[in-house]
Amino acid sequence: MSARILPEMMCQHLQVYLVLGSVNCLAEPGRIVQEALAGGTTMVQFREKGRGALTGAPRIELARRLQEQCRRAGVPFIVNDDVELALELDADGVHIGQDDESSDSVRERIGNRILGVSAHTIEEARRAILQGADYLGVGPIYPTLSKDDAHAVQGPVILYELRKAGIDVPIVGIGGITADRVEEVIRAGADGVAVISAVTQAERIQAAAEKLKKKVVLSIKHP
Ligand SMILES: Nc1nc(C(F)(F)F)ncc1COP(=O)(O)OP(=O)(O)O
Ligand SMILES: [Mg+2]
Repeated sequence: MSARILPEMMCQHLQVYLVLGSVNCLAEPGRIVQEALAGGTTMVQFREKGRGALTGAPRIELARRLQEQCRRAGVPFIVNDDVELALELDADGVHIGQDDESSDSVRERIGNRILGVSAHTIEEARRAILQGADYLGVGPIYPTLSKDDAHAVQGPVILYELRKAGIDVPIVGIGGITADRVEEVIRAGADGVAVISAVTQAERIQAAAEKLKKKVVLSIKHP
């Protein structure tokens, strides 16, 4: 029975967190993950939803393939929303939002696997932590095209407010984050950046991941 992940370890995994599904990809998802991993991506979330998303066996098959690529690279593989799928794959963790299953019942079901929870306010953050979240996904920090039911854009200030309120658990910013915006997001208080389009829509995927990683590491070193 493994123990819960340590916060310092969680923060490292959050540095360049690729969130993707086939819907977000111009190229084959496996190739995108391969190149993103080669570029230093530190965690991958399988988020297969929205118009045209795979379902049934093809969806599970894609998840297995991406999970195997992550396993070979020593990078955690997280499943979005679908706790059943996460358990079936024995994934490294799940990410749930405020409208998904409650975090305390998910924590119950997944044991000590990684539990990520979306939070938009100090209240939601505090509740998620009390219910066993290992990290918080906060955003959308900037306008995003990747989530059609996204909450209002919050700007980096939400990260600053969470830290000022004493929320000191691992936090990753998400929503419209590009390489040029990394420094601002980290300086506001995030431990890393979660991206979809900045990697999946890039001309050169490995280079895009490398640039994000470099900016995150530099911003952490020079707060
Ligand atoms: N999927 C996510 N991943 C993160 C991450 F932590 F990776 F930054 N943060 C936030 C979300 C959004 O989660 P949710 O609010 O349930 O919406 P959806 O299920 O449509 O993604
Ligand atoms: Mg969700």
